[in-house]
Amino acid sequence: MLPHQIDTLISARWVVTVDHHNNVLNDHSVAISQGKIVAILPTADAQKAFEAKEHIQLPGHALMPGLINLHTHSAMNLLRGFADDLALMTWLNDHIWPAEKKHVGEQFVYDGTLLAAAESLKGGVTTLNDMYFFPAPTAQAMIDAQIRAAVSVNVIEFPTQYAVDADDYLKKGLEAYNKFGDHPLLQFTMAPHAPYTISDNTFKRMLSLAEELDMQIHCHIHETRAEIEGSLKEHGVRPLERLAGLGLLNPRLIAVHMVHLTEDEMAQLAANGVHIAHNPSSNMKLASGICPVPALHDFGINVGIGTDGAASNNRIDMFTDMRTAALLAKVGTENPEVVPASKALEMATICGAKALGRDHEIGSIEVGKLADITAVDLSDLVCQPCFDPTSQLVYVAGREHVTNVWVNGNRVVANRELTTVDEKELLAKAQSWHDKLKA
Ligand SMILES: CSC[C@H]1O[C@@H](n2cnc3c(O)ncnc32)[C@H](O)[C@@H]1O
Ligand SMILES: [Zn+2]
Repeated sequence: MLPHQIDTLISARWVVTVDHHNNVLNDHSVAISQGKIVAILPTADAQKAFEAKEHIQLPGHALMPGLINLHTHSAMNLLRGFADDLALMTWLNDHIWPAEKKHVGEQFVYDGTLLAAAESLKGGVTTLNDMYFFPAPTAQAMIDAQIRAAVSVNVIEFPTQYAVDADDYLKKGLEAYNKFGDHPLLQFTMAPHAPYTISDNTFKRMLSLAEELDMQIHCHIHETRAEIEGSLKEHGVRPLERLAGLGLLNPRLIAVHMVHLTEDEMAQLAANGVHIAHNPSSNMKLASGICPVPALHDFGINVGIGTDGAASNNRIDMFTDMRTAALLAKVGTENPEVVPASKALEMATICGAKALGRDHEIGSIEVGKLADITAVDLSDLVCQPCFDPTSQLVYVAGREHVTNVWVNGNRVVANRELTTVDEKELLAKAQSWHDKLKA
């Protein structure tokens, strides 16, 4: 039989599939055609079966599904290190919101998002779930970098340089959705900022728009104790109870942070199929508290991992947050058995895909899925000896070990170099924003 023509064949020492059985395959190859994974088979057979336009041989590497960053504010890469070592509301009220008011416009968002996309791709991330102002330049930057992204139709109910009120935010968000919604790398979410910045009426409107347009809802919830105390004072109930009353608790909701939760609230989240985006580094840096991930898992709740923005983390590094999620869960419960390496890797990949409603397409290396793949060099000295590649990916390797990345079958990182973004130009832009912000 003649060999099958395909676009790309990637041969690696291990393929860490993150499929339903968490299969780890030795000396296997992944065949890619028209952006999709068409076969996964032993390398010895692959070379006979396929004739590839490009055959990438990666001895000593593990292939893993591209990482999915389930919560970030990409353009805030330009505010990295702008205000450190503060509690959330002081950080937002006294530093971040005034700076955003002054500086955030279309060019800021395009440049900052491109910077975040470049950092993410080099770090093995293939999907970003973004929440920020100016979704049109956000979408354009994601497309230019060729990263997969969920872009936000966002609302925060105070005037900014982007919009004056909820009507204006929604009008502008929906314009961006109408312009970019069909792009194969993009999906859109409804993103009400948080219960303390969104009125009941706006929550209801955003829920009904999410249902009409079949979007997920992306919202910060229960991030700090102060948020809960504020809601009790203003509304007489905790934020989650208020959102439940408005009909928000359903499988569309990606609830970001969820640090402070009662057992009853966890049962309610589970019963309603709510997804959670856990942001361990941001929660630690802002001293918000510890999200009870092992308890959420016991309730059967789907938990993905996010970095949050570069102003509160300050690394958009999913390798660090995947490892931190595992370690924080262990120390928080004084139980080393919770969140083992395989679970942490699932959280950073397939669980994020599920939260975005995309687990049939992305989040694992399986035949029929889109080819979003990250190659990690485990032959490095610091990764020796390797008894278990999954353990090595979570506890040992870092983003510096990422050598090649594919999104939709396109090789966006080749031998550690970005193929879609000019790094020199990007560095110059970052420097020029730094100078403006400092002045
Ligand atoms: C509507 S655009 C997003 C808005 O959120 C702000 N933000 C960034 N990080 C956090 C966080 O951890 N909690 C709450 N809000 C956050 C960002 O600065 C934008 O104003
Ligand atoms: Zn956030």
